[in-house]
Parts: sequence; structure tokens; C-alpha cells
Amino acid sequence: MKAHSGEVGVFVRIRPTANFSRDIIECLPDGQTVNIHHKKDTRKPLDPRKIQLSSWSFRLEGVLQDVSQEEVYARVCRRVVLGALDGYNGTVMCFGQTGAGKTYTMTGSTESYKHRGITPRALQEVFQEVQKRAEHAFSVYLSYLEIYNETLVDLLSSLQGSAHPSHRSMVISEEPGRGVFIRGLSLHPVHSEEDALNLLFEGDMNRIIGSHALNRNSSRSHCIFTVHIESRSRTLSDAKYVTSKLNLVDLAGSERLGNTGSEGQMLKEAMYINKSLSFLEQAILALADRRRDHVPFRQTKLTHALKDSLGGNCNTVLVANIYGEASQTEETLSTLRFASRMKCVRTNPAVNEHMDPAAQIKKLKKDVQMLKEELSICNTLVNRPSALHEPLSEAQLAEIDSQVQRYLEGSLKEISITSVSQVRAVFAQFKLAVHGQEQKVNARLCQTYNLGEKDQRADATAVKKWDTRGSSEEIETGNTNRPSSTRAKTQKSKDKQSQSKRQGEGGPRLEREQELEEPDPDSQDTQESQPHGKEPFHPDSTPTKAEAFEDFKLGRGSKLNRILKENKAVLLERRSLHRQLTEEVNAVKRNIDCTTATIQQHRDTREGQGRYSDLEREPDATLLMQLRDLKILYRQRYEVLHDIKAEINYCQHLVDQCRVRLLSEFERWYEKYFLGPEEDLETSMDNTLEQCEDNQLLPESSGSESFHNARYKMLKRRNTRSLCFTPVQRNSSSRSEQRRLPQIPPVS
Ligand SMILES: Nc1ncnc2c1ncn2[C@@H]1O[C@H](COP(=O)(O)OP(=O)(O)OP(=O)(O)O)[C@@H](O)[C@H]1O
Repeated sequence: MKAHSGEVGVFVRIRPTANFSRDIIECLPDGQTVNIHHKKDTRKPLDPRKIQLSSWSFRLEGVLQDVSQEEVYARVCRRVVLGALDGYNGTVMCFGQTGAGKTYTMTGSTESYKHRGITPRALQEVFQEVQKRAEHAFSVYLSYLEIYNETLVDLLSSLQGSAHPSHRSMVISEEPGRGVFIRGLSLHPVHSEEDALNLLFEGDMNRIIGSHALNRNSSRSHCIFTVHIESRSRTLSDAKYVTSKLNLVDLAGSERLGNTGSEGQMLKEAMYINKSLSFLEQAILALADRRRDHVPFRQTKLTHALKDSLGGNCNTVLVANIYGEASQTEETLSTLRFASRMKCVRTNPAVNEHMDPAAQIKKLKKDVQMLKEELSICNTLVNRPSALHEPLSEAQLAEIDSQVQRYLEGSLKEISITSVSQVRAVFAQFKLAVHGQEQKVNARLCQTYNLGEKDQRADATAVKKWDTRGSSEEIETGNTNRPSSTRAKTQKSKDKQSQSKRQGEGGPRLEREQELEEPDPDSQDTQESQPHGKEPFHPDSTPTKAEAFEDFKLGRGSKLNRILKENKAVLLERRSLHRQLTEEVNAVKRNIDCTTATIQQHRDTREGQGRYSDLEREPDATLLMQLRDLKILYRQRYEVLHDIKAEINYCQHLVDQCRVRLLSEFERWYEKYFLGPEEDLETSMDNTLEQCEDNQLLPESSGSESFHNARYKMLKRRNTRSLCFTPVQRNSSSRSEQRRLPQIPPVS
């Protein structure tokens, strides 16, 4: 078989019989080809000449005729099991007519260790491998699902205290990363082969066995026994782990309705089985057809449950069970056709790798610890104070705040960098400052700068901040612009001096402009020329913003204010020029219109007189000259007007910029001395994650002991439940008998 390869592995197994029909079923010596020679319409040979002999050839992965259960397992299943332990999903399923040997192939005889089937052998191999692969920690879980008349039945629910197999609240679901799973189906952890066999036999006992015309013990349901495997490396401490599902599927008999001779309940069962198998066939056809995007998996429970087990990333193997007798040729042909279609399905097996978040956190914590230790060594080597990676204390944060403020004001040349946490805190302060500025400027511009309105709350905050912050900052900075009464006085007198000086230099005279939103700075000029009789700021009374703004324009913001005024003056001048020019241009235009009209009038008059020479037809030359000169003048004036308009736009832009700058500077200044920044709140979260303990799976198993122990227990359980109990010989040790069944977790 070709596990890990690109196509489904398909085998045909012929049920041994004394009446093997060699002339119909021909197995070629290559061990892979079976030819069917079939005489059509043999039952009603009305016209012997019409009887046709048809032949079909089926080339498969292998033809299993007269081979032992051991060989079947080795050729069909071993590599799928090993693949599952490596993280590949695997599916082995038996398909065929009722009584053709599907259950014998999958489960085999429960009475004979030698004749046990694929499933118990797979469980044995799983646990042998688990023991061998000591570098990995494996977790193995089992589930056993039966699909009977489109109803899902949990064959292991009896182990959870339920008297009967449960089919309540089970639903087929799909989740990304998890694939298809049955919500509500019990999942049982197993730690040894014997545990696993216990569950297998328990489930088998619960299978619905119906009497049937063709086979008295024929099972009329589909059964999916799933081994869920999870493997984590014991040597590599990474968070990766792999999971896989090994589905061992025993399908219900595939014979057509007419052949069963069923009635009533049997007929109903047969109809369900036919329906699900025919949808299975449709799904297989769709899977085999690479041009088809959609595969109808959801049409029946069987195809939906097997959605990720029929192709895709799964190692899939099909055993087509057929009879050797001539009487079953029709069904044999049908089974082989299905098998050859299944062979066309492509697979692309992939390891199901996952990341364990808990393990990842554990690893990252370890990395952090290691890095901290390394950092501490580096700190020691360069004589740097340690614990720089610890969160900053309140005092440290306050110091950073103060440094940033001084840096922004220009009184501090550099902020000394000592740690990454400190860099972060510095950036946070910058962000806060920028954010505060933006907010204030925007708010101010939006509200058309309503200076008369008092913000009582801001005033109150300002007074508070004043009291708590003022004195220490003054000592620290030594150059603060905080307008304490004395400081404001000094600053104002200095500003006044510089202002008078600038005015003496002959700056442009300002004119009042209605468009300006802030109070006209001209009025301040007037005030400025008078001695400042009032003290603008008092520690016990916060100034209104209007008062503060006036003071700001005289002091710290005087330079900006002056530039603003100058720009506004230029703007006004240009506007005035623009008005003048517009009037001129309009006058010229009116002249042009007037002259044009006169010329036209002259022409009309001459035309009305009737007789005139070509020369006479021409209008007055003086008028024409006049019109030409006017047009030239108009063009010249218009160009100048255009340039002036561009200048006005530019000046307006400068004025706007100055205004925004003045306001933002003022806001920053006002906020610093009267409001103060908002408190930066930091929250920290404690993540408490429980560490996962590795499961240890070191089962004791060897040979047939587990098989017999499990079988004995199954029979004992059956006896307890007053079902038919037949004592059989057993080969068990007392030690094994004392073992308890695996613990069953609540339904997940
Ligand atoms: N390869 C084989 N060697 C020996 N006995 C076999 C073999 N195949 C089938 N049998 C026997 O044939 C009988 C019917 O087989 P089995 O129950 O496995 O058929 P089935 O296909 O599972 O039928 P159903 O569809 O009803 O489940 C059983 O008694 C079984 O032991």
C-alpha cells in the first residue's frame, strides 16, 4: 500500500470458499489484478445466441486471496498506523456485500487471538510503538460511533453509566484546525492495549446486530472506531505537538435492495444503507474528479462523518470484500467497480501540527527569565544599576515627566537614557504633550475661541495644580515661565522693553481686521504703552483664559504675536490693493464695452444710409485705436490683479499659521501652569496559567495477554447485564484482572 503517497490504497479480499468460481474470478499472478468473466442474463436464457460473455479487469493495490489476518494487517494497515503515530490522519475501511468478510477483516474473531482483525492488531501496534518511541509523550483516546438508519449512536456510552448506547444530542461538526468531529460522542483516554481492547469489545457488544436473510449475524450499520492520538516531544521543549485520527471503518453490507429479500424493518435498514452507500459513491466520484470543486459530503451522516477521512490530508485504504462464489458475481462486480473508482481519489497527507498556547507561554517565560539573567550580568559588567527591566517607580516617572517638560521648553539639552522602560516612559510623555496640544488647538479653533467663557472646572484644577506643583518646579528648572506674581511682573517688564524696542524699529502699522477670531492684538499694544497697573496672575486666583491670553501675548508669546500682526498688516495692504485694482479693471472693462457699443452704433448708422464706400464702411479709426489700447490695459491690469490674488492667498496662509501657532503655544503654556497633564494610568494583568503535566503512557503489553484479558472482561460485563453468556477458556493473569477500566471523563 501507499500510505503517505498520492492515492487511496485499494485492496480486494476474497472470502475463502470451497466453491470458488475460477472461471469467473481470475486472479492474475501479479497479485494486483483480478479479472471477472461474466455471462450476462444467465438466469433467463430465452435466446442462447444473445447470451454475452463480458470480461472486466480490475487492477488494484493488491488482491488478497487465502491470506492470513496477519498478512492482511501488514499489507493494508501497518503503514497507516505508523503514519498516525507520526501525525497523519489515517482511514482503513471495508466495503462489500453482506457476509463478504468486512467485520472479519476489521474486527476478526474475538475468540481467537490468531484470527483477530485489523482493529485489535492496530491497537496492539499503537501501544507497542508508544513504548518504543520513548522520546515522545503520547495520549491516546478512543471513540466508537455507529450510524444506524441515519442515527448517530455512541457505542461506548454504556461506560458512562448509561444503560443503552446513546444517540442523543450528537451532531457532526467541523472546526478549522480540528476538522470533522462528532459533538457529544464520548472520548475515552486509554493507557494500554488492554484498556483499548476493553473499549473495542464493549463497543462491539453494543453493536446492533440484525437478523438478515443473507447472514444471520449481519450488522446493518456503519461503524467507525477511532483512535485519537496526540504526541508531544519529551526532548524538545517547543510548544509544537501533533495530533491524528485513525479511523477504522466497518461499513454495512452494500448489496442492492432486490437481493436482500427484506421486508419491514429490514427493508427500512436496507434503504438507509443503500442511500448512504450510494452517496458515499457519489462523494468518491466527486473526489476522483479533479475538475469538481464541490464534494457532496453532507448528504448523509456517513459521508459527513468521513469527510476528512476519504481523501484530502488523510492516508486512506479501502478493502473491497467479495465472495468467491459464482452466484454473487453481480454484487462482486459492483463492489469492484466501487473499488476502482476509489482508487482514483487523490490524497495529500499532511502532519496535523499544532501550537500549545500553555506550553508556548511556559517557554516564553523561561526565555524572559534567561534574558533577565543575561541583562543582570551585563549590568554588573558595565557598572549599571540593575533591575532596569522592572516597572518604573512613581518617583522615576515623575522625574521623567519633569525632564520631558524641561526638554520641550528648551531648558534641558538632553534627556539621559538609562533603560528601555525609561525610553518608553519618555515617549509616553511626548505623546501626552502632543495629544494635549492637538486637542486644545482643535477645540479652540472649532469653538471660535470663546474667550469670555470661564471654565470653572479648569480653574479649580489649575489652582490645585498650582498649589501642588509650583514650588518644586521652580527650583528644578530655574528658568520657568510660570507666571507667579513676581515672575509675571519681571517677564512682562522684559517683554515690554523688547516690544517698545521693536516698535521703535518701525514695524508696519496694524489695522483692525474683523476676520481675526482672537481679541485684536492692537488693543494690547495700546495697553502695553501704558504702565501695567494690574497683576495678571495671583497664586490664590486662577486667571481666566482671556486674561491669561492677554498676558501671554505681552510676554512669552509677544514675538509670535508681533509676527502675526505684521503678516496681518501685509495681508490687509494686499487686500486693499486688490480692491483698488478690481475697481480699475472693472472701469476699463466698462470702457471697452462702451467703446465697442459706439463702434457698432456707427456701423449701424452708415448701413442705414444705404450708400457708402468700403472705406466708409470702416468705423472711426480713433475709436478702434482706443478700443485696442483699452484691451491692452485691461489685460495688463488683469494680470497684476491675478498676482495680487495669489499673494493674498499666501499671506492668508501665513496669518493662519501664525494664529494656530500662537494659540497652541498659549494652550501649552496655559496648561502647564494652570491645568497640568492628566494622570497616566497603567494597568497590569496577572496571568495565571496552570502548567500542563505530561501524560505518561508506558503500557505493559505483550502478545495475547491483553487480548484475552479484555475479552474475558467483556464477557463478564455481558454476563452481568444478563445477556447471553457463554463461558470460554481464557488465558489471563490475576494481575491483569485487577486492572481497572480507564477512567471515563464527562462527555466533552
Ligand atoms: N477471510 C475469511 N476467513 C475466514 N472466515 C471468513 C473470512 N471472511 C469472512 N469469514 C466468515 O464469514 C462470515 C461473514 O463474515 P462477516 O461477518 O465478516 O461479513 P460482513 O461482510 O461483515 O457482513 P455484514 O455486512 O453483515 O457485516 C463470518 O462468519 C466470518 O467468520
